[in-house]
Amino acid sequence: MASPLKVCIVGSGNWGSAIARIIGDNARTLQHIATTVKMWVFEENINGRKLSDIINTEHENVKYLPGYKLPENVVAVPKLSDAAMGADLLVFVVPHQFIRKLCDEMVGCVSARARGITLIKGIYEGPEGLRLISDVIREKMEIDVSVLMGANIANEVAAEKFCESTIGDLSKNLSAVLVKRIHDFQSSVSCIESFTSFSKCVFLFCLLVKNIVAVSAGFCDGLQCGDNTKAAVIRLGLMEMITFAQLFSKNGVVSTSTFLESCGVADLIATCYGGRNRRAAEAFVRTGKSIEVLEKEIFNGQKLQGPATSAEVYRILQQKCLVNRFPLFTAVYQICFEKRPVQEMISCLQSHPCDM
Ligand SMILES: NC(=O)c1ccc[n+]([C@@H]2O[C@H](COP(=O)([O-])OP(=O)(O)OC[C@H]3O[C@@H](n4cnc5c(N)ncnc54)[C@H](O)[C@@H]3O)[C@@H](O)[C@H]2O)c1
Ligand SMILES: O=P(O)(O)OC[C@H](O)CO
Repeated sequence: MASPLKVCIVGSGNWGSAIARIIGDNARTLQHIATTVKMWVFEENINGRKLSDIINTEHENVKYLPGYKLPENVVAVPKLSDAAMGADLLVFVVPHQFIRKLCDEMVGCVSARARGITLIKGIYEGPEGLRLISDVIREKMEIDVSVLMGANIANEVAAEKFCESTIGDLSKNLSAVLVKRIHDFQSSVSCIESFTSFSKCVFLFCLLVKNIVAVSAGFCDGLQCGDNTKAAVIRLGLMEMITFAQLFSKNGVVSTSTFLESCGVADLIATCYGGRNRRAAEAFVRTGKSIEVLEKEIFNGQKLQGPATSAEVYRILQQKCLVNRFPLFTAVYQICFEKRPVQEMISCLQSHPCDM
């Protein structure tokens, strides 16, 4: 029999800790997964104690997922190379701005037969233009990388409420590491649907900018516009996401069926109603404080991806003279970073071209 798969979770934030609960439970019950799951923790001092020590003694990530226990077989490891060494499956789940540096630190510790799966939302803007995070990891670490995306608000997953995800390009054996099995739940189910070989690039390019739309939805909530306006934001935002995918994905072909997966429209809706980006943008309107200040005040170390993604996308749209084709993305950037009045969000919706 092949030796059990060793899993390392690279990240231990809100989503990293929620997925660690699922992976840890699976590792205890599935024979093909090694029981001990290593979770890399960006070390922090919490009231005089190391976060990794707290996790390993109290089995709870008190900073990023308070109130939910982690399985005891999930072991917090503060040194990245120690966590990654010998892993067969690396689960990448850190805010996108840190991934390149972390990959650099891991090179040489990970065997060529290891596989990766990324749960990271966001896009990398490099000298050569916009890149998928999965491509960045693949190239830097020279391993195969799959993707898990979906309407997955971490606290709801941790609370074991029903949700779906989409996994691209991962074998059934490896997907099982991340799938919460239905019979584990009494009254609610978390179910992850797995399929392979869909047009990965297209869905990723569209999906990774959905957090910009969530910021726009939050602006509307802050302005108390109501659900009709928010529905317009979601519709127009989706149109821009599709156009973006058409322009920036490698083959430029968009399969509408991909947008109907959990990783498409479902994630967009979940984020526009329940996500952190939405909440921060609403507070931005109500308080007049900057996004940077609100991130610190409200989220206690958790990182927002939407405003940063809007800046990355705006720069590339400017370079390619495409700003006029993305009024909603552009308005979000300008309101967040150029002190444009938030009411411009509404005029942007009113004058948005129907035909993209
Ligand atoms: N939270 C969710 O509901 C959710 C759901 C689906 C996907 N995601 C995506 O998952 C990814 C990770 O998000 P999260 O919610 O787990 O993280 P988070 O925003 O909760 O936490 C921030 C993490 O970054 C770490 N960190 C801080 N400074 C660092 C540094 N200099 N270098 C490396 N790490 C540092 C912190 O220790 C912490 O673990 C993001 O791309 C996010 O969009 C999040
Ligand atoms: O809380 P947000 O805004 O980072 O969004 C969370 C997830 O992406 C929802 O699937």
